[in-house]
Amino acid sequence: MIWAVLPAAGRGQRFGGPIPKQYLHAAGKPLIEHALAALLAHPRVSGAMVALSADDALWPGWSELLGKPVLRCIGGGERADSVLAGLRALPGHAGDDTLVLVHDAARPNLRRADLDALIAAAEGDPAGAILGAPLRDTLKRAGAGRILATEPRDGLWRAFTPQAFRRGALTAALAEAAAAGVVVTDEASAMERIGLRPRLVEGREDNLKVTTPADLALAEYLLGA
Ligand SMILES: Nc1ccn([C@@H]2O[C@H](COP(=O)(O)OP(=O)(O)OP(=O)(O)O)[C@@H](O)[C@H]2O)c(=O)n1
Ligand SMILES: C[C@](O)(CO)[C@H](O)COP(=O)(O)O
Repeated sequence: MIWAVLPAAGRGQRFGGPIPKQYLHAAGKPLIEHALAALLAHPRVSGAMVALSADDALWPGWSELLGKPVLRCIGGGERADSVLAGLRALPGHAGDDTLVLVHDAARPNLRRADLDALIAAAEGDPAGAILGAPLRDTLKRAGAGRILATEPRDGLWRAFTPQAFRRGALTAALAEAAAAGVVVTDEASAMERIGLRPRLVEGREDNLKVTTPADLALAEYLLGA
């Protein structure tokens, strides 16, 4: 069994604007709908859990999308808290061995081929797997608007989502990080903390996270192309 968990309780502070960015439209739909649909369109995905902010006034109220259940819960102060809340709110029949795909509601351009590759990699590996791409630009360390150093980039990847792990293992790892007061910025970090080495699956670099207005313009182009 495979379920999706979408952290969607962010405020979009880096984006600015009057509404949380996950509700901004690109190619005629809110970003969150693109993200949800990309996951629920996969025949192996049974349903989705969306973690929303307590005062979310824009959630369209879907109980299903593409004929599959869309459940919701209240997220938390950090992205990791929202993911943990979503994992805990999944239905009881989605047991500890359920493969969970955690995907940012702000990433509207997930492609089917990438999702297929991620599922294939994660299903066969207890350490799980994430989508990402190797760094292809020279890295500079910045300070006061100037170059402080050039950092080695060999072996460095950008981490995307979805990130795919078994429900029980990921729930325990995120709970342990939270109990230790450690804020992890992605699910793989929580699994790394407990000694696991998730697989890296190279995915398309246009699986962008909409963080700033320039990203929305690019998403509009990509989704409309
Ligand atoms: N407490 C939080 C913070 C973020 N997210 C979600 O995690 C995803 C990626 O986070 P990010 O791009 O940082 O979104 P925001 O936190 O909204 O952006 P910002 O940091 O600019 O406020 C988004 O779908 C966001 O809604 C969440 O569910 N709960
Ligand atoms: C999970 C993530 O999208 C992987 O790159 C990223 O860590 C989210 O970071 P954010 O600062 O919460 O957007």
